[in-house]
Amino acid sequence: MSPLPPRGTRQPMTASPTHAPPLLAARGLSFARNEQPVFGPLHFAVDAGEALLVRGDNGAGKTTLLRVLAGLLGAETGAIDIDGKPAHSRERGHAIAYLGHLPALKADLSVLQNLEFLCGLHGHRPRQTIADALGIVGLAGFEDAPVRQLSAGQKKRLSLARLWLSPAPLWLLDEPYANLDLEGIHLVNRMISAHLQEGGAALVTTHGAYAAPPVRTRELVLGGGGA
Ligand SMILES: Nc1ncnc2c1ncn2[C@@H]1O[C@H](COP(=O)(O)OP(=O)(O)OP(=O)(O)O)[C@@H](O)[C@H]1O
Repeated sequence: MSPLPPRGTRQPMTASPTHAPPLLAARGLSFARNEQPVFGPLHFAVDAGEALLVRGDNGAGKTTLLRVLAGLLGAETGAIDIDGKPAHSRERGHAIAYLGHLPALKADLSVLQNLEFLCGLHGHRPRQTIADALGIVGLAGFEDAPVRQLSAGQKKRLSLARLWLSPAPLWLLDEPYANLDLEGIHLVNRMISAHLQEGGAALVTTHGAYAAPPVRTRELVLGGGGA
């Protein structure tokens, strides 16, 4: 696997590092389904250069929280700020790259076609090429393989290549270590570390059984919903 090269320089999200607002802030955020609370109200913030580990048992609401932050579900109450400004789902879409449980890939397209399609849709980080990203995640040589022929771990690696190419500063990573071998777990941690060093931030859900990124982290623990 290739070493992680520096990516395109990120524009600072804030004017002053000493008084910078958090990259992401949630104020009184809650979600309910059929009037049954799933989580919240939650108050938390994530600074540029920081990771927030979202821990909780099965069913505690970790995925739901990330989907609300990504704008895929509507919050029951509360507000979300990006870089100190209220951000509705449209604005959040530009700032957020979401890595979900299921790979957001087109099974009948090749590895290369998937990345070209996603870069066309969301843009990509300056000076990063698809070839670089495939090398980093260990998929060089798989360019023409249809995604349906990839293993679960290879699909996860392809999703990581897409994440690496994304220009979004805020990564929402739902169980990013799932389906990966030990080397893949280290890859995720190195990607998160590099992203944070460049001024990005990451929310990472985990049951706690996996390795956590070796970076400045805070924790948000969600109450149990029961397995
Ligand atoms: N589409 C859905 N329709 C109805 N209920 C749902 C739906 N998705 C999740 N839930 C419920 O919402 C609650 C929170 O689920 P969520 O997937 O956010 O938990 P989680 O903490 O990510 O769990 P896990 O660790 O098992 O992935 C659970 O009680 C779950 O049953």
